[in-house]
Amino acid sequence: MPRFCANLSLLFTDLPMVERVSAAAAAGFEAVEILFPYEENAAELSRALKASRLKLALINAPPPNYADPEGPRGFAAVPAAKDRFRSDFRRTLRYAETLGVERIHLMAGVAEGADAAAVFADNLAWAAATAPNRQLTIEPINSDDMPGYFLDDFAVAVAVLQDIGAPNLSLQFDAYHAHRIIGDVIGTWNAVAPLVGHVQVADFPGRHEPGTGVIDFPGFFAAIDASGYDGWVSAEYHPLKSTEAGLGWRKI
Ligand SMILES: O=C(O)C(=O)[C@@H](O)CO
Ligand SMILES: [Mg+2]
Repeated sequence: MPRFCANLSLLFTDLPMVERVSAAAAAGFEAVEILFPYEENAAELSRALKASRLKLALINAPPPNYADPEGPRGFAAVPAAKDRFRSDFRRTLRYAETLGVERIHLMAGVAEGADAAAVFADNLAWAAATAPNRQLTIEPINSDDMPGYFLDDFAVAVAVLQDIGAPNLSLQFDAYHAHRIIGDVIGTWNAVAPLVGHVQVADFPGRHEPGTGVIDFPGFFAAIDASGYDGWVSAEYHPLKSTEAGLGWRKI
């Protein structure tokens, strides 16, 4: 079975963020991800992670959160926001240092066209060269959930990763988005697995726990194991009831 990680932005949300860390450890997770830790006290969070012996597998580069549905969805592909992307990335690196983050997800933002594609490639190459010791990811996100998001296509993600060819830049494979963008999660996984650095899971419809919808998770987990991928598979879903009541999927 893959190694599972808890997304603390979506799980254990009845607790303050720092307490979600020990709740994840008590539930048997060895790693967590936090989409946007920027409103937390980094030193306090770091102490909680150490006390629970949990790894922080992933954070997103700013913007701080998506609570505002009209708010930005990152800037990596936004031509008018090149300076913003780069200053945000430097800020992320400071958080990553304090928190011991394994991977940083670079959000593309809402953009389209040839200019956006060129700026995206340029910003990714710059980020990979600026932080050669940090692992970075990009994630195709379906445009029903995030209208106008630039990176809503696996082929575009694969092409830019292959063009840049940086060893510290990889694909973030979210099974929920793969289902919504392409439909065939296992086939898509088999096509891109060597490029993947981080995995996230949620079922469709509802974006709840694996096993609550139509995605073949036993088959997907078997495909992950067969591919030799040994990174984290993160629970990035909205629990149907309580977080604890819905964790049985880890044994399916
Ligand atoms: O939306 C997703 O899926 C993610 O993984 C996030 O990083 C975007 O907020
Ligand atoms: Mg995701």
